[in-house]
Amino acid sequence: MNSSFSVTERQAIRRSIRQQRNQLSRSFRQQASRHLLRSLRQSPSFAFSKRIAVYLTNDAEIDTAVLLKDLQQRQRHIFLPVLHPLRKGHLSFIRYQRTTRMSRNRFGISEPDFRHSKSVSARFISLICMPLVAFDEQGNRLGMGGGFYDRTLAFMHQPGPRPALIGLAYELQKQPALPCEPWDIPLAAVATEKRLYQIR
Ligand SMILES: Nc1nc2c(c(=O)[nH]1)N(C=O)[C@@H](CNc1ccc(C(=O)N[C@@H](CCC(=O)O)C(=O)O)cc1)CN2
Ligand SMILES: Nc1ncnc2c1ncn2[C@@H]1O[C@H](COP(=O)(O)OP(=O)(O)OP(=O)(O)O)[C@@H](O)[C@H]1O
Repeated sequence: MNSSFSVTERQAIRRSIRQQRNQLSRSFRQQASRHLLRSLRQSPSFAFSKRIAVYLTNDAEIDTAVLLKDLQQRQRHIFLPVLHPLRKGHLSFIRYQRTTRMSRNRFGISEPDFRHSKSVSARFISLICMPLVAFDEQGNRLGMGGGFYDRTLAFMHQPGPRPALIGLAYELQKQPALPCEPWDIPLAAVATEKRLYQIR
């Protein structure tokens, strides 16, 4: 495998999709946020999970606001990713409630304050809704390029309890096929404003 070509290829896809995503209108985004929830409801893991990790929208990612409100109403336990202050390149997850103290991480994304809340390993979450830049119908995922989710979820290669992974995205983020790396953790499903792609 020619890995330097692969890195260039990944970056070109990231740039192109992030640009397209940034051009979506406000009304399209708002409607997509509602339709995303409709697609997620098709997933059995969404229906049955009590502990669910979601992200707060950044860089024109599909908006999770409607989803978050729905989860709050249904009394699910919501967790958000937090950049781990000691384990470089890893995420931890912190319960998100009305009273949770928030601060901005180095990317400007609002996250629960690590010093004031108890963090939880990804192993103990039943469903992780993952941000992404590109996906394909085989469940391959391309993120922002930090490798945060891949490092954090590396334990998924081993036996034991595992969270279900569902990617959240706009339909325009779908690619015919993505280059796949050994460390990539495949998604079980992807929910878009148009439909649910159930992969495994
Ligand atoms: N909403 C959301 N939260 C998330 C993620 C995500 O992808 N989306 N992450 C998923 O891993 C983690 C943060 N990872 C990120 C990685 C890169 C950039 C970013 O904006 N990079 C800039 C350049 C780097 C810089 O500013 O230092 C860029 O590419 O333009 C943002 C978040 C945790 N929280
Ligand atoms: N399990 C891992 N162990 C060590 N390094 C890893 C692991 N997973 C990914 N990386 C490193 O992280 C870097 C970025 O990976 P990649 O391009 O797949 O990120 P991404 O999936 O786009 O980002 P993210 O998961 O943050 O959304 C790679 O150069 C890779 O070396």
